[in-house]
Amino acid sequence: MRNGERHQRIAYLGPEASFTYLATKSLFPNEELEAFSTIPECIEAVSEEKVDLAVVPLENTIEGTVTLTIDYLYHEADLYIVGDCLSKIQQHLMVHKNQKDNWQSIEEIYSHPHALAQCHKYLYYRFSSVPLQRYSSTSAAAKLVSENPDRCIAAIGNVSSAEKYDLEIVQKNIHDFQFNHTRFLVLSKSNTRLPVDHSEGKAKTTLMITLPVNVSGALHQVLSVFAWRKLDLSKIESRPLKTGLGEYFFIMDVHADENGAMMKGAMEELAALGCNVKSLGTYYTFLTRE
Ligand SMILES: O=C(O)C(=O)C[C@]1(C(=O)O)C=C[C@@H](O)C=C1
Repeated sequence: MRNGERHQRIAYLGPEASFTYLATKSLFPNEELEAFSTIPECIEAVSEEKVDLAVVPLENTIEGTVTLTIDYLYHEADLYIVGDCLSKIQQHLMVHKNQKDNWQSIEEIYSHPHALAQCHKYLYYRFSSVPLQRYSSTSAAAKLVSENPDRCIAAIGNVSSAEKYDLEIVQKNIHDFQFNHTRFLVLSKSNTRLPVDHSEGKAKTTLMITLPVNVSGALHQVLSVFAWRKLDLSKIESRPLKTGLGEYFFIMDVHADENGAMMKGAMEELAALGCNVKSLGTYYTFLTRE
């Protein structure tokens, strides 16, 4: 994908070999990928137009939402979703090659909090007394292990991280449930659509909705706006507005194009009901290599 003649710059949670890197590389094999250390930094980079797009994790089948991503999109950034994709996630335990015979006595285990949580049962039963260290990404954890050959520490991450940082995988597939997938979003400052050549055919629109205060049945009314129009919702989740207990916003994925007649009608009706609605745009799901 090109923007005029230059390659597009795409921010991702690095360093290289993180799950986000693999998703980004598979979506944008020929573009310029730029590593950032945190999800907010990726979001800021696209907001400040230091990059053209950012790829960030949104939700995982075992551990649920990456709350930092949703909250940042609602509270801090003004961005659009221009695509999403689903990647298979397989977590492995890895150590420095110098430590491969000592791994049963690991002293600390490092990984991204979502990766640690995806392996919660394994870690609880196998390494209950070993401290778990939350790290900025799975690949950053692998890099740390590679830089400490004399410490008996482990990282949890993917095969690419083990290869890139020359580590030994000592336990494969330690995630607690076999079906482990993460959904990633492609974010942009403008509401343009990515070319749809490798996408699933169905358009999806993400909405962030705040309900009018103290109106009983408000959520029911909102849902009925979509229901009678036969607009299919594939996600609804509430997150704290951070203004007081009991105050939330809702994030909804609707399987429809925001420019379609039914969606336009739905948006008007939501406004008439006193809801505050922000559309993050209409986009397609990209098919990636697993
Ligand atoms: O640490 C990584 O490798 C990431 O890309 C982050 C992340 C996440 O935030 O969920 C991405 C996918 C996996 O679910 C685990 C970690």
